[in-house]
Amino acid sequence: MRPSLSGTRRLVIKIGTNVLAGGPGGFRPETAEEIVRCSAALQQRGLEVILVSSGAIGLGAHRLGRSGRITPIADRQVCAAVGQPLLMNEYHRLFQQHGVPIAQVLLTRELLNDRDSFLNIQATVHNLLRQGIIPICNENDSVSTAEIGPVFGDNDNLSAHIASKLDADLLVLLTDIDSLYTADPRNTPDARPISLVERITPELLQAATGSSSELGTGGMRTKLEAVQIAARAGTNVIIADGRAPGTLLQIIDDEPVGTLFLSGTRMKSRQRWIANAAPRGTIHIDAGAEQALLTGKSLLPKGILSVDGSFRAGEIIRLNTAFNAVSRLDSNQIRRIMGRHSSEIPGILGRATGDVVAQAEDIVVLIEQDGQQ
Ligand SMILES: Nc1ncnc2c1ncn2[C@@H]1O[C@H](COP(=O)(O)OP(=O)(O)O)[C@@H](O)[C@H]1O
Ligand SMILES: N[C@@H](CCC(=O)OP(=O)(O)O)C(=O)O
Repeated sequence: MRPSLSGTRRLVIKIGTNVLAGGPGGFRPETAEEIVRCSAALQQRGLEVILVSSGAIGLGAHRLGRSGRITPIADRQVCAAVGQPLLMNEYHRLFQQHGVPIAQVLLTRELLNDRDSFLNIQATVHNLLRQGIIPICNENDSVSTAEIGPVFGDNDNLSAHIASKLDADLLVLLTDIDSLYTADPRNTPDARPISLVERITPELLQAATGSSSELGTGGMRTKLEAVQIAARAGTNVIIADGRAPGTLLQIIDDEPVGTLFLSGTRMKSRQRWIANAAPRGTIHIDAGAEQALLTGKSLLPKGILSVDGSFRAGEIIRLNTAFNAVSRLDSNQIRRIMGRHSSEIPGILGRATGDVVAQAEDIVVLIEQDGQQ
């Protein structure tokens, strides 16, 4: 029995490349029109709607007369830069028919990771929503390369970070298949659809393979990664068919479409940010320290075995593989005091610094004790 989603107040809708691409002009206007109609209807019902739309690379490729899979990063960036205004133009035209204003929000992983720029993005999105404007997000593909800075590379991940950090109740991943199956039905004809997932198991992860299409990125694999990110922060996720008419309204009306993934306990906004930020370094801690953190204690230097990477005070670090935390000290300071008893710290770093490396409220558990993420 699936729980009701009728209480959803804020939802993030991710529209995959395969939903929009193809068709004459490299775009399916009738599919986009239907998604826009449903999004406008949901907004009319009082929900706050944020879109994350792929499709820029596909549209740009079509405009430039390119065909087949486009893999070199430089080519993808050219196609994205050409296609992004075309994509927004389509949305502008379609939403205008419903009298709904839209806004373009281009993001990178780095922007969402940095606390200050994240708070600015959050304020802008909240202001847009308050004024009845639907934000349409995409990765800023033409600036974000692995060489320049951390990238998402797929909008499944980006949408999960947006949903979790912007406190959405629900993330809908619209794709070209009606649900998650026990195996990719394109290669396994007897694969069965899955209606409800309460926990991502290793078997499910194995069932989810990459994309089989020319333009799609990541397939079900990145969608399950997205589920893990969103669910960890308390956001439910649905994978559903973006090409079937009325899907978005059916979801909110509790019709059993797609696969519903239930989330864990809801985290506070700051904890969501800590949980989902990319860590700048790793601190290896001993078993006693790990146990202490699991019972809600702060991290003290005594339990630290080693430090990898170079980071500043206030940046996000990983503790073993199980926790993300905000470090109170920089990596060099921690290397000087690791393994020492708290009473020795004032003599090394000075009295004002204190002996806490990470405060209990700034430590977030990523992996539950049975090893499931
Ligand atoms: N277990 C699975 N269940 C359903 N689809 C799967 C599974 N494993 C892989 N896939 C593939 O994932 C594809 C959807 O992902 P993708 O092509 O990246 O779409 P999008 O562009 O919407 O993100 C499906 O068309 C399907 O071929
Ligand atoms: N940012 C790219 C989308 C890449 C992507 O995530 O595609 P997909 O996972 O297939 O929706 C674009 O606009 O084409």
